[in-house]
Amino acid sequence: MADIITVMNLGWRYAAPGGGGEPIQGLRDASCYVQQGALAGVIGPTGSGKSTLVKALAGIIPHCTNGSLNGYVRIADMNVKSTTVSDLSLRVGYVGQDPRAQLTSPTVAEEIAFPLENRGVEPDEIEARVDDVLAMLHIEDLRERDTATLSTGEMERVAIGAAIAGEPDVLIVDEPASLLDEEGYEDLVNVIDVMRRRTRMTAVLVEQDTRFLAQRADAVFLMVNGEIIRRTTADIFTRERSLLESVGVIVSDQDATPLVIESDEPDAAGNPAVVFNHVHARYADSPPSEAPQLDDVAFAVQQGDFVAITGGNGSGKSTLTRLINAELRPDRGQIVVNGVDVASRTPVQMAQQVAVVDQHPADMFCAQSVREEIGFGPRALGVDDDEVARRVNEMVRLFDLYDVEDMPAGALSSGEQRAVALACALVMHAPVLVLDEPAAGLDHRLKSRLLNTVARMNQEGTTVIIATEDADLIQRYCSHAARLDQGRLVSYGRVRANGRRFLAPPPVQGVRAASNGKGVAR
Ligand SMILES: Nc1ncnc2c1ncn2[C@@H]1O[C@H](COP(=O)(O)OP(=O)(O)OP(=O)(O)O)[C@@H](O)[C@H]1O
Ligand SMILES: Nc1ncnc2c1ncn2[C@@H]1O[C@H](COP(=O)(O)OP(=O)(O)OP(=O)(O)O)[C@@H](O)[C@H]1O
Repeated sequence: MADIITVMNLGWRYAAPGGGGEPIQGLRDASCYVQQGALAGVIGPTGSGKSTLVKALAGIIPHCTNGSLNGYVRIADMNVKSTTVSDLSLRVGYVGQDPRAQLTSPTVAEEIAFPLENRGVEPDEIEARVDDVLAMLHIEDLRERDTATLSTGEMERVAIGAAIAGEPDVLIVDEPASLLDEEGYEDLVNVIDVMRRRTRMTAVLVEQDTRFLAQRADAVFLMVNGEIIRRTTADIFTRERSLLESVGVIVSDQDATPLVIESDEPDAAGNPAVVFNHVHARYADSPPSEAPQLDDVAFAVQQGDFVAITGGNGSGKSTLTRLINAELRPDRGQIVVNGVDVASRTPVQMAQQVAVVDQHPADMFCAQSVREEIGFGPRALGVDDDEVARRVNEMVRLFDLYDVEDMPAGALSSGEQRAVALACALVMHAPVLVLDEPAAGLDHRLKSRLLNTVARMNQEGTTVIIATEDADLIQRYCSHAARLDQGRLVSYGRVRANGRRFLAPPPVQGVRAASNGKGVAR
């Protein structure tokens, strides 16, 4: 079968951020081929060049990014460098790691119709194809929604819908598993199967979670440090497991054990850190005819608990986390943090009590370098310079940010940006830590470092609330879980540990020892 993608001796250097300093190597001498109709996977640790490679396939590199290119990429008969982005977009459907950046139309239906209009498809056929795409991705109910007001997973589904609507020759999706819930991922897999049968579409997926690629990929490219170090098949997941683990790629061949949440009697004598008291929330632009985004949510997180907020895409997880630091106000009910009614506080006032990392870390960056970014919060709270420097050093070591500590955080890979955002929260030493999908897009090594550190802080007394759909993570680390479904709390209680135990690292010298006594460490 003919190759549809040819990458030949491709090198890419990002222009130095801000115009000064050395350019940053994104790719070195990368070569690979993908046959028409194949499913190819790109894997590798955080910052290894995966996104850079697929951006070069979609033409974002070199057309929309500053830097210098060697070698070439061909898609079918087109040389990417000499083809315009708009011509490429007719043949290549691309979904990057931040779907928000891609959605430009006012409504979901218009977003999906746009590539069809570009191809000059007749209006009646556009209607039918939009309906088909919405049905394949099970997002018919989002049809008339404003694209800017969707949850992150909903945005990802719409971006995938827009990418496939025009029946591209090649579909590229960068880390879908980090944003889609299980059903959403199944829908994506199904769409890829249908399109491969219908039009012999080729699919390229960048993934940290390799479960699907291990079962189905025809070609696998392993990247390390900007190079493709293996061009192989799904055999790599059995034959070269130790190599993959040594570079930080998760090799998981079993499905996660289903999460069991045991119903708990409310602890009347407990010492609550965060109380959700019959909370209702509705976004200002949500029509009154629709159900509220949070509907009578009531539970209490005790001090020292490690709580997961779980549920599918759009169930209200991020909305709930945004209430804790007053970023969002409930329209009814009350949130109490360490005895203080959040209604009486601003987000800035809440910063001493609660450190929050949301799903879009890049939004919060404002400093010139990673070091300044991490030190910004403690400095604003009046922590002295020596202590700020000590804490920043600890975070740089923890997340292995030595190579990028002097770069602006905005110029890092998505996983590196997430690591910086998490460092900015951990460095605050707040009594309550709230993390929205913290491990999404981190490689195996960074994910376990992060979670082991958070578990250690939890043993030292920090209350942790983490929005995630990762059942394995919840069973390993969390003491309790709250499950949301369409804005309603459907269960809250202890997590059954399924016999797995988290091995806690020894407490850091001079820091208060474990005090919650709840057996959170599993
Ligand atoms: N600004 C907004 N205006 C109107 N509706 C919104 C807004 N933001 C979110 N929603 C809706 O609120 C609901 C809950 O969204 P939320 O982001 O809390 O879900 P989530 O569980 O975090 O989802 P995901 O897993 O996709 O991140 C969704 O139906 C979403 O479409
Ligand atoms: N816009 C940019 N400007 C400068 N350097 C960049 C830019 N984007 C990425 N880089 C650098 O290029 C390297 C590769 O980044 P890339 O985003 O391709 O990695 P990745 O493997 O996709 O990582 P992740 O899993 O974290 O998404 C990283 O070291 C990163 O810091």
